[in-house]
Amino acid sequence: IIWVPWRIQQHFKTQGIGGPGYRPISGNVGELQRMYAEAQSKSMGGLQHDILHRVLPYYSRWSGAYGKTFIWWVGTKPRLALADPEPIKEVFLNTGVSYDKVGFSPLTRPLFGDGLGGLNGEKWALHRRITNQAFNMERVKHGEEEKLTVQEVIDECKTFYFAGKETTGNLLTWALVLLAMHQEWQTKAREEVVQVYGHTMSPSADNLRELKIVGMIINETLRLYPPTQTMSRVSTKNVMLGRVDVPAGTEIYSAMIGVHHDTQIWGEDANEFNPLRFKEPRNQLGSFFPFGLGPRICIGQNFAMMEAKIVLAMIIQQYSFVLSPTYVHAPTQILTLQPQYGAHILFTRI
Ligand code: HEM
Repeated sequence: IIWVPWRIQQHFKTQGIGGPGYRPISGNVGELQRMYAEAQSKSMGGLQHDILHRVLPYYSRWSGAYGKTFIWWVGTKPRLALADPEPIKEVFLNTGVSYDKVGFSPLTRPLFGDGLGGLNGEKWALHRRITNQAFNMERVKHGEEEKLTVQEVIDECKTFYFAGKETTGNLLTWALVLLAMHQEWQTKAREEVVQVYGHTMSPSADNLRELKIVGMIINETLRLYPPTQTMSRVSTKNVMLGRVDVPAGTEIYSAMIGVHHDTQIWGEDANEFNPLRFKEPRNQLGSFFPFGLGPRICIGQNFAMMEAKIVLAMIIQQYSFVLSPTYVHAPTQILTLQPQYGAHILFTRI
């Protein structure tokens, strides 16, 4: 409770990595909870997209005070925050045995079951091989000698339901809010949808590639309002991460939303909604990763993008919409990124 955390803290300090300082037993959890409560008590006060200080107030404050790489404490467990693309790639692209996924908490386990997202090692590899096939129609016909038990199938269903529904639902919610705020992009997107499907044909999986503007809008929504804001791993042994010596058992934490809003990566207008950023393909590994990266990248990524494009195209084709005067801009993290007081949007049938 005292000696080990102090020693670990010193270990990082000698390498130039500071942080808010360990407090016995609870670590920094008390400060963190106070900052959340304070952030949630006020709305954004406008329609701006500079939301980091409200969504992850502790991360915003501590990264401002100690730099992008810092350490803080959840109880007696150290957490190392990373926000530079290089170390992020090193951790999340790692295919060896140096980093494990952090398992579900007692609060989230009932939602996800013992599904893919919380497994590690051989059990994860087996589940990933089998469930992958559900997302690849060609392979559904083959991959018979490997099977999951009924309980394992139930757990994966829970995972797919929760990991798939909350995330995609919130992505669509924010895309609609953003298009209601930025009417010029709503008009551009509608022109494109009508050009591809006409006024009456229902958008389907066919021709989705032609929805370039809709795709850019979805990417820009995922950048500014990523449904998942953070990802973590735990080091299973002492590892060198770049020049940092990381002891076994350190939780490595990447505030994806911080990286997505970083002006050093995205430019001075990082907090502006500008889908044109995604017009040309760019190398964004480690700087844009709403679906994660590496071997544990989201298994439902293609499915989610297809679903989001079709649903958004259907809505844009049939309705024009504006923000209701009752809408209060207050993004908040309740597992996924949600509008704290709902997304009040007024729709008019075209
Ligand atoms: C916009 C929609 C979605 C977003 C933003 C999203 C985001 C993510 C992210 C960031 C991860 C990586 C977590 C990590 O490495 O720690 C992940 C993993 C995962 N996602 Fe998604 N997801 C979405 C939709 C879906 C859908 C539709 C499904 C299934 C139907 C799904 C199932 C999963 C599963 C099972 C994992 C764990 C994969 C593994 O550990 O091997 N997700 N997702």
